[in-house]
Amino acid sequence: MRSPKDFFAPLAVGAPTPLREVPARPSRVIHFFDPSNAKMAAKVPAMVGTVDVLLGNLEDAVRAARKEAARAGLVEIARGTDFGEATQLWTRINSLDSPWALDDLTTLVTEVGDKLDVIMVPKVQGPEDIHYVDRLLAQLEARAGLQRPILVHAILETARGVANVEQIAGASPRMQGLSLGPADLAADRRMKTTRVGGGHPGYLVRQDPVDGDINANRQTYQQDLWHYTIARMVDACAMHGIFPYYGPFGDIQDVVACEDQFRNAFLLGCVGTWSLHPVQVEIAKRVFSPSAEDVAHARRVVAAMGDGTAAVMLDGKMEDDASLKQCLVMLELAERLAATDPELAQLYAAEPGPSEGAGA
Ligand SMILES: CC(=O)SCCNC(=O)CCNC(=O)[C@H](O)C(C)(C)COP(=O)(O)OP(=O)(O)OC[C@H]1O[C@@H](n2cnc3c(N)ncnc32)[C@H](O)[C@@H]1OP(=O)(O)O
Ligand SMILES: CC(=O)C(=O)O
Ligand SMILES: [Mg+2]
Repeated sequence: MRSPKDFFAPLAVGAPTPLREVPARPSRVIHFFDPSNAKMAAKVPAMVGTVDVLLGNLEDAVRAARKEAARAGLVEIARGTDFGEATQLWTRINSLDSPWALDDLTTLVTEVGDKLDVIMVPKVQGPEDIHYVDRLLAQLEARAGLQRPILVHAILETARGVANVEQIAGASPRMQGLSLGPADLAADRRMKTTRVGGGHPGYLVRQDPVDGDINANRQTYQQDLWHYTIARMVDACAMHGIFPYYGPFGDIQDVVACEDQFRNAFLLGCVGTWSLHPVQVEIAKRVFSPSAEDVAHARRVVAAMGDGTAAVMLDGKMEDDASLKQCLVMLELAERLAATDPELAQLYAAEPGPSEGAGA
């Protein structure tokens, strides 16, 4: 086991020094594209500035015969695109046990490592997977002469990964965040679903019988299949100062349920999600940005709380140190997003109206 004193030491001579704090850059929407798909790749330059993260996907959803083409396509896009300040470039490499992962890492870091912010590693089982990537990245960064470390994001998509989530989150100073991988996770757990994320009409609770009649019309309430895993992931991330994300919502046409799933994740503490199709981009950005009402309410609580101690009444509700802290989380996020999103800056700059804040 590494001594805690060595945790922030570079893992290869000449590699950049690991960061002490993960940069809190906006990442409400991680937009997936297949760099081997000419039509999708052609759309990437125009998406710069419209999404927080553009992610060149090399893993699942890219045909085995197109893996090399996807890797080469990503190198070309990275070299030829100016991503500016508002959009990051990430990639999802192939899984560590695949024939492609080593070449994915070697090629991308040595050829376009200066353009890559985060490498997403799928099917992470435990901290040992992160340790492997950590050392290899340090060696490759040193070879490429990189000045800043590339961060690592793990997908939680195996039962063992979920069982080890706290150790994964804390395995390296490179750890940027975790995403839920509901499709592979469902298969690995042998869940009896056939979907990519979202709910299931069979997973429900039913109202008790009225007057003992079990056949009477009884209300049912669909439950969230992913609540347990997302909550564990959020706690592990908060504990280690990294960021939690929802993941894919595969029913592209059902934008309503997609928004619900994203909002559940936002309310539970996630900072963003994935978009698989352009139609999901606006939903993700909207859901993972605090509303004007939430911001106005948070400002009223801050103003009412004075030095931040004691209890006050606002609109019939008790506010104290703990509700103030929640409001500060909301305001910090709003400020951070407004710094790179002019529309949000304008929205949040507006004075709160007379009714705002009452029900936020
Ligand atoms: C479980 C997991 O691992 S999830 C992560 C892996 N999966 C992915 O990354 C999937 C990424 N998305 C996709 O492959 C596609 O969006 C699909 C297959 C879901 C749907 O594709 P299509 O049937 O072509 O969608 P549709 O016809 O609505 O596309 C409309 C336009 O948007 C483009 N488009 C679709 N998805 C994307 C995308 N992710 N990025 C950029 N453009 C896209 C299409 O090329 C098409 O362009 P055109 O108007 O010039 O013809
Ligand atoms: C996200 C992902 O890879 C999955 O759901 O399997
Ligand atoms: Mg997967």
